[in-house]
Amino acid sequence: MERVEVLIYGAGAIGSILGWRLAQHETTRVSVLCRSNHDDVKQNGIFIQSILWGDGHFIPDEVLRAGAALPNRDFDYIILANKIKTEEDVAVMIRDLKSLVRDSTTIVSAQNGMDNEVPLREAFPENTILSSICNLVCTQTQPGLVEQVATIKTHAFHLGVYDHREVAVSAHLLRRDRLASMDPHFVVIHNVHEERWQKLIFNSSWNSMTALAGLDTHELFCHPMLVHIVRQLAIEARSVGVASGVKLPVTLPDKIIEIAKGSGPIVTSTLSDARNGRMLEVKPITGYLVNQAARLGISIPWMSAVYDRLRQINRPLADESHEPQCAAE
Ligand SMILES: NC(=O)C1=CN([C@@H]2O[C@H](COP(=O)(O)OP(=O)(O)OC[C@H]3O[C@@H](n4cnc5c(N)ncnc54)[C@H](OP(=O)(O)O)[C@@H]3O)[C@@H](O)[C@H]2O)C=CC1
Ligand SMILES: CC(C)(CO)C(=O)C(=O)O
Repeated sequence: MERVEVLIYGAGAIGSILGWRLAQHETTRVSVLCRSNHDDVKQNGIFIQSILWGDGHFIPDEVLRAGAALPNRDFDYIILANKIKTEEDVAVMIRDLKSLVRDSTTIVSAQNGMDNEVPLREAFPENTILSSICNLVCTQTQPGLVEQVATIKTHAFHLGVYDHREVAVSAHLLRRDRLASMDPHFVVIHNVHEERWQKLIFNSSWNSMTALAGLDTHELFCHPMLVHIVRQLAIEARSVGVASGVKLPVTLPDKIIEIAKGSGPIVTSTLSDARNGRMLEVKPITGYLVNQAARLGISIPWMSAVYDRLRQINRPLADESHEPQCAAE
């Protein structure tokens, strides 16, 4: 059987789970590109505790170090599981990809938010780009240890083709299907844009409020006023989506509240960053919505206030790292 070479770009919570699952497949060989957890992962691999799949130990084929010279290897799939927090994050990622991507490489964005694929498409006009909507709750609790405690949908990873270039439509679909077939909790989707919007509504409301309040979803339910704000944020986010031409049910704001109620307590990835004093992932989530609303002339006061507050939190952290925050536009 033909070997499938995979590189995980950013082996944090999501990257580790994806890498581990793909490595179970007989045809795949999975390497990881790590930043702060490089030494731990290189030495011990990645330990996983998962409510969905059970416990496991993932030993990557190769553990690459961010910032070091990249190997001259052909990867069939490069899966992006890094967070985009600053302009520099995009620039570094594209620079790295330029030396890693071949004509036959499929690039997969497993990141939350909207339009993460835009700079990828600009840099790689002909490559297959897949979008993965990730529906699981996981955290890297210490370097090289990842816990997955819940899911918010039946399938953990939804995989779709980002855009259909005129050439090689069937090649895009084959590459998507090959990846999706590697685990029973992966599934193919056909409406990437709509699903991205639905997830954006969830993340822009729940991730923001949990991070600002410093509370997980269940702790937030003890504060009806804060849940009211979550709902208001979701209503505003949906209004931007609808005005952008996306079909989003009017029941969606209530649904995201119900999903959080029905799940165990969710420490969102943004709350996890806030608790650890790390910069927050703002630009692709609330940043996208505020800018899109401005382009459409829609008022979203709650979201704009939350966006400002999240950026204020990021400001000193960006100064520390000497990295410019993502600009508003
Ligand atoms: N966690 C979750 O439950 C979910 C997360 N998501 C989304 O998935 C994406 C990843 O989130 P998550 O896994 O939680 O985040 P993590 O912070 O756990 O993982 C991101 C990893 O990427 C690494 N990284 C960042 N930049 C680089 C780089 N240039 N080169 C190599 N590695 C890099 C980080 O290193 P360092 O430690 O040095 O920063 C970190 O290890 C986000 O977009 C998030 O919104 C989606 C659904 C659920
Ligand atoms: C769905 C959710 C809330 C799961 O953790 C998420 O996407 C995140 O934390 O970023």
